[in-house]
Amino acid sequence: MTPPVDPQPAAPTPWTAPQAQVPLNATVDIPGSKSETNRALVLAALATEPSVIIGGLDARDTRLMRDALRALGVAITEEGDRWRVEPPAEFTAAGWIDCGLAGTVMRFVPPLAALADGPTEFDGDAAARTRPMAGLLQGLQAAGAEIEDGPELPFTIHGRPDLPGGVATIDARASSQFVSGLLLAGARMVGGLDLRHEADGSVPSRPNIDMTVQMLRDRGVRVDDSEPDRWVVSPGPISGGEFVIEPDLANAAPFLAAAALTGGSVTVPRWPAHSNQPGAAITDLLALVGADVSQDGDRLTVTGTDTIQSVDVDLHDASELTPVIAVLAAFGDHTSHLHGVAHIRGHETDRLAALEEDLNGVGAKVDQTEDGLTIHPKLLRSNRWLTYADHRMATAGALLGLMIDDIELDDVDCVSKTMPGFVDLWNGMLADSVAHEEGAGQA
Ligand SMILES: O=C(O)C1=C[C@@H](OP(=O)(O)O)[C@@H](O)[C@H](O)C1
Ligand SMILES: C=C(OP(=O)(O)O)C(=O)O
Repeated sequence: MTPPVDPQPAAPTPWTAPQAQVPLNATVDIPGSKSETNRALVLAALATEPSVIIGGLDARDTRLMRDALRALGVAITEEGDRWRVEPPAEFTAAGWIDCGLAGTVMRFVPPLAALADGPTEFDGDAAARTRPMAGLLQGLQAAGAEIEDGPELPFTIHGRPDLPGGVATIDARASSQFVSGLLLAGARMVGGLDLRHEADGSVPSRPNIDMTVQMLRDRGVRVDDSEPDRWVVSPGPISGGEFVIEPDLANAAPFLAAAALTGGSVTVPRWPAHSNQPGAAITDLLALVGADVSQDGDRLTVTGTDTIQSVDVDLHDASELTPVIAVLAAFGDHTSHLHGVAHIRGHETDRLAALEEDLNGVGAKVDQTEDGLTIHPKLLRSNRWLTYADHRMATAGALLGLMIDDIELDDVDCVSKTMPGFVDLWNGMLADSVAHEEGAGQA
């Protein structure tokens, strides 16, 4: 089947990040988690009965996921923030699936296509074609799928509803999503899946794998993860039900970091008591830079002090937070070292190169190391901030712009990947802070 011709990319939307005129004082309601939403959709598609997903994230990555699942025969009806998902008895081969730049689509949907009777071709944005896929395809082949082309996008999966499964040994150093994608579909394979990671180095973003395992167990699937680097999923039915999605804690990070940076205070409601989102680590990281972090029921508040302390941190498990932490480090009192994140060279863009380039452009002195960044804070100045189609580069640029005049992002629209309402939320946070200051002045 011929893929639809990719439309001309829309003209980039430049955006000058607003400076904070007063210390921040605001409450920001953060939309649902991308990682949980796309797992909930995939599991609902694999289930034996309908599901309702409440509070799912409505953004490009989750729209691409919904479109992909519909192409495989899943019925999804959206009524406000309640999405009803009706799984088909068997997936239909989809013809062609657009992954955009979404790691969760390119790594979680091919295992579903491997259960369909026929071929499905996968492709995505130009930048998606450089993202690593080999570990996932290695696992699917071991489970019995036939794959044409690859090892990056584009490739075609020739599926079969009686996919054998069994033992699959992969190298998942490049992305935890290889493990998650295979585990999500494992219970639907005839023999289940005995997945092993074998390589000279560890799997990044472990909390995301814990999230996968927990969400499978919540739906009645047996998963044994008692041995390191081995996950055994028993074959069996996946149940449906009603599932509520947590706010996206990685997307909360720039808002909370804004409080730390401006010496203000930002509250995020609905903060989960326990979460497998790697973004949950933002509270410990902000405490490390010297901010005060407190929780009142489910309301999490970060209050900044007058310095940002330098850090020496391993972000292997929470690499999504690297751009925000790198920007904070550029304001630190000494040199900071971020490490454990070699794999983020394969994220939406090469994030180590992008952060080095952009932060040096505003006057910091930043060097890439083999697995991270060394950041020497300097007096910063205005400059263009290139986003490289990466939502986290955009939100990190906005954070920097709170403190430096005239930081112009070349294209802010890339936030639509996981937070299309970002600019409104950011401006709202600033406007509420000004209103609070004026109210305090009059009292
Ligand atoms: O499974 C997931 O939902 C994710 C896993 C992580 O990917 P990597 O393991 O490739 O870092 C994370 O960075 C990404 O934003 C979301
Ligand atoms: C790495 C990320 O995304 P993806 O799900 O596309 O891998 C991210 O959101 O930081």
